[in-house]
Amino acid sequence: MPDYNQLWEQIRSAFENDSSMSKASYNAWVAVASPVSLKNKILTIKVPSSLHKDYWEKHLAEKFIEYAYQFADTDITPAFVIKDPNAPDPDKAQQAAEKKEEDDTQLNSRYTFDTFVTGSGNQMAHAAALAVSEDPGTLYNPLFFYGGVGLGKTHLMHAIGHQILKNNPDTRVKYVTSETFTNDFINSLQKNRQDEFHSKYRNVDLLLVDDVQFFADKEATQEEFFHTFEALYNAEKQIVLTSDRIPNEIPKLQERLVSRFKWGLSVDITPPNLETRIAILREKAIADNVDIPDETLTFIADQVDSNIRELEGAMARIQAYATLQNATITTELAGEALRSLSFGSNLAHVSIALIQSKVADYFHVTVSDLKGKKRVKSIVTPRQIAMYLARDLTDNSLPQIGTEFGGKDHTTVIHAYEKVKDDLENDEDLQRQIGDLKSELKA
Ligand SMILES: Nc1ncnc2c1ncn2[C@@H]1O[C@H](COP(=O)(O)OP(=O)(O)OP(=O)(O)O)[C@@H](O)[C@H]1O
Repeated sequence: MPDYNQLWEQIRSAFENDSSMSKASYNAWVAVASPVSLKNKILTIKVPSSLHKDYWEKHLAEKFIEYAYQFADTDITPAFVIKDPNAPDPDKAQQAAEKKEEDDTQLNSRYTFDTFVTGSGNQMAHAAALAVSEDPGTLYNPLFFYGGVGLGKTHLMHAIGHQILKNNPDTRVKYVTSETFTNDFINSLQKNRQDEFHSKYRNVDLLLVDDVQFFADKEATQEEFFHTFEALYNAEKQIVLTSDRIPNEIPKLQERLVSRFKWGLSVDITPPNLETRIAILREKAIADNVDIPDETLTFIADQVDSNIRELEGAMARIQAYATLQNATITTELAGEALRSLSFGSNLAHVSIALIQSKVADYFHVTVSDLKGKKRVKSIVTPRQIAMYLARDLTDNSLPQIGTEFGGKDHTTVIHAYEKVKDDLENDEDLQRQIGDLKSELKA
């Protein structure tokens, strides 16, 4: 196996000599990439932006694998990491300190209260997070954040960790996703190291567990988490949890965990309104040190109303586009960038209204039927399918979907989603119908 620099050099030069790739394209995508490491047959490549990462994954990865096979004589998988071109170069001491913090606690140094923009959708969650940071372990324990994807649950959870560490640097903070907790637990069983596992999770002052909905169905992990929870709670250690839904709606979550999750405070985060989205973009422009007119920020915030991760993605794309074009950012350029650089799925722009109209046509019912209350099967099934698609293809929260379906409760939406998802396993007619509808929605 060649070393990673050598292998990359061969691949890079193959791209350079590839007649199907223009010089401009080579310069834009390949020349700006550099190798980082080669481990377990994964060649990690550093690229300047998420735009580059998307492009590599969608358009160049296949060729990369072909070339790599020619030179290394084995399958090599590419992995892309983004180097932040605007990141300030902190001095070494600070870098080392941040690194240590991230190593020990797994906290992302960007996710602090300072960088968190508040608006009506997250005000309560923000206030609760601040309160817990000032008085951990007693006030709201556990603190439970729930809400749709990319709305800042993880960010707030990390902010609590940073703040508590700032107030008391000796605090032992641990952040994990529920998946990491599960994997750690399984490993400890396999290696007969349960004591080590217990001391890792029970000797902390603040435990942050992200995305606990993934505990659904995992009985043994739930059992273990229950004991971790009890140990920490009884010792008045703060626990913060996040999930995409409220505890009662996490399928197959033990009743005693559901009730414990509700002991403290549960707060939801809902999607940001236009003003908050603009404020978030403005903060980001300041942090990245780029000059963007207010009118352009409003334009971007208007285009992306789903979630904050998407909003940040759009902004990164526009910045990368401006860099590639060597142009300043204007509304016109932002519009171009969002149009020509939308590599994402073409389902990204699907709205609930569009889904309702396509589903109504497909099943020969009306949109009012879908939004209404009639319980006949010929309407109930299309209604549930439309709710399923709304949950699957859009970033709207459950309550929002409920509202769009004539003011239904979000539990009705969850029920519809779960039912269609279960039926899809075996029902071929349903699989075909959903397939047809998705292709229509893509068109
Ligand atoms: N209010 C906010 N102000 C500034 N940035 C925000 C805010 N909310 C979210 N973000 C940013 O949006 C991105 C997504 O947020 P985060 O990862 O916290 O979402 P999440 O709710 O945990 O999503 P998931 O359910 O996918 O885990 C992050 O980069 C975060 O910093």
